[in-house]
Amino acid sequence: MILDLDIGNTLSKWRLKDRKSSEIRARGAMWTRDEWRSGADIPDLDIVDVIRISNVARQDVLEDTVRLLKRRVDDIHIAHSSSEALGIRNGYDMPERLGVDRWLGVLSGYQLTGGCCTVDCGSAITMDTVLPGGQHIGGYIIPGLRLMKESLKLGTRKVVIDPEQDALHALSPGTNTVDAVNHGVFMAAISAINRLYMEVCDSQGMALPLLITGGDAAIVSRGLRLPHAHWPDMVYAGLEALFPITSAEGQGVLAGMPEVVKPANLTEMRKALAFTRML
Ligand SMILES: Nc1ncnc2c1ncn2[C@@H]1O[C@H](COP(=O)(O)OP(=O)(O)O)[C@@H](O)[C@H]1O
Ligand SMILES: CC(C)(COP(=O)(O)O)[C@@H](O)C(=O)NCCC(=O)O
Ligand SMILES: [K+]
Repeated sequence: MILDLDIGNTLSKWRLKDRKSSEIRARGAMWTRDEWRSGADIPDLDIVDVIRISNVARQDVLEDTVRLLKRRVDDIHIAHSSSEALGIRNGYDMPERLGVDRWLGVLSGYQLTGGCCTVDCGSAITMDTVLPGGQHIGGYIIPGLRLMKESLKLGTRKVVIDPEQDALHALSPGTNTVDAVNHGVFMAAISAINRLYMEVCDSQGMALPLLITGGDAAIVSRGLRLPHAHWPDMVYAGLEALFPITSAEGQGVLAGMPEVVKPANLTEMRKALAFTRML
């Protein structure tokens, strides 16, 4: 069994993948700050023979995790951002500084689309762009939904934006503190993604497919009016592309690949931008 680990600033996500059938056998998550202890939502290491890791938490979190895993499993692959991989050139001035979750998203996004914008809605919301031909041009980082709410210190931290709520309702003016904060933060995230995406398409002169992932992707997806595809396993897919193990992975078939969604029309996007720039 393959253990894939995606250690984010908030949550450490894991999944077990069958080497032979390529099926995902189990999934779980724990708070990144928490210690691994039996009884918690951790994988059964006795059935694991190879591990792939993406980490954006502190270096000592990774070191502790690897030390623990090494007791049971020898074969551990840790992903790093590099100046070039799989035909993609990293656009950062210092390529190794690009968050590896962003890099992995770019690698898998490019495999799927041949050029796209990737958005990861986690602790931070990040957007990256890779052009047809493989040039990554850099991206944007803004606070995620949770961080935006926490920064207000209005005691709404634990009140989640209801994922079942009608997205249009979640954009309406709030008539109490919780709704005012939740709807405001939601609107801020959606508007920023819309704007950044359209600006990038405008400046590059092409409508790029838009892919979205991360813990808050489902709710953000419901509010985004732009055509896009939701790919929950996008970071894991980057691990598959970088360290292929199963025969399917070797052939470029990545877990949970969504249908590519045709992007919005560039002329229409330019009209929308022209309108907002007039204001
Ligand atoms: N079951 C859950 N537990 C905790 N957070 C969740 C859960 N489902 C969605 N979320 C949201 O997802 C965010 C974490 O997303 P994630 O992509 O895992 O972040 P990171 O990679 O930064 O750790 C949380 O801040 C929260 O808003
Ligand atoms: C921007 C991030 C904090 C996002 O992490 P996440 O929200 O997924 O936990 C992470 O990709 C990171 O630490 N990046 C390093 C800085 C950079 O990418 O420029
Ligand atoms: K993120």
